Amino acid sequence: MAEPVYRRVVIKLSGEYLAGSHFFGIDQPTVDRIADDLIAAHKLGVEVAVVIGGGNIVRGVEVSSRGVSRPTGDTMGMLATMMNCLALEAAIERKGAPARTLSAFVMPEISELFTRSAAHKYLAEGRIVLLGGGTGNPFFTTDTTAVLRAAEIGAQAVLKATNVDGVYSADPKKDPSAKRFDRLTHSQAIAGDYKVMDATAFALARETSLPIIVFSIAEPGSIGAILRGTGRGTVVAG
Ligand SMILES: Nc1ncnc2c1ncn2[C@@H]1O[C@H](COP(=O)(O)OP(=O)(O)OP(=O)(O)O)[C@@H](O)[C@H]1O
Ligand SMILES: O=c1ccn([C@@H]2O[C@H](COP(=O)(O)O)[C@@H](O)[C@H]2O)c(=O)[nH]1
Repeated sequence: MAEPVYRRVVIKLSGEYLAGSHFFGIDQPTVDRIADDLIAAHKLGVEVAVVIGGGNIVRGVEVSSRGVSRPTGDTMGMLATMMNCLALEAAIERKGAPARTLSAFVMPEISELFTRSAAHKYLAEGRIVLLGGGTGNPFFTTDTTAVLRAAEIGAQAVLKATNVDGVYSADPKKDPSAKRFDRLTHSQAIAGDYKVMDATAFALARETSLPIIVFSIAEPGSIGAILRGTGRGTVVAG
């Protein structure tokens, strides 16, 4: 079996995907399956930190269109990511692998605060580290959080595990003629305004020279395949 290409990564998991076939919420069989994939990826000898989206529960921009202020809606979205972290942490630990959630917010009864030193410590102990609460600031996304945390903890790549198998010339769910890219530079991703990730995330990745790999989480084992360099996805780098 091929050796992993990276030693430390941040995996950005789609929140929306956690809802499984439902429109909303946390689908336990889906969480369990993703926990299996993360544990298998970790067993390759890769240090794994995970940032989870909140799209299965709350997106700030959607809440704010119904009368809540945008910062409040975004705070609700960030708290949604904490719920996803706790669900995934429980699933990973139930399967016998050690995990630890760190939060961008002070919430001592629930989780330790994210600091670089805490993240380094738990990764070095061999835990899968779940990073909840986004950046802790409104007007950002968990894609940007993933790149930020990757830069902070010295990860070598951001793996965006989502519901499409790469970056396309247009949203493939809306335009069946959209073409998939194998590779893009950060600048091309920003110029193309491809909505699979926000421009802030791509810009920070360019600034910090971090590769981003966009791939589909639907196939069991896809995280491991990307880590071994054999998976299908779009590499956004250099
Ligand atoms: N050019 C594009 N290439 C690929 N996917 C695109 C593109 N434009 C829009 N998309 C859409 O982007 C979605 C993935 O990005 P999005 O940020 O919504 O997902 P996520 O990170 O999985 O969500 P969450 O916020 O729940 O974590 C896909 O469902 C796809 O339909
Ligand atoms: O740094 C952050 C990260 C996230 N948010 C809010 O959370 C939701 C859910 O995150 P997704 O990336 O969309 O899955 C997002 O819509 C924001 O409202 C934030 O404010 N700051």
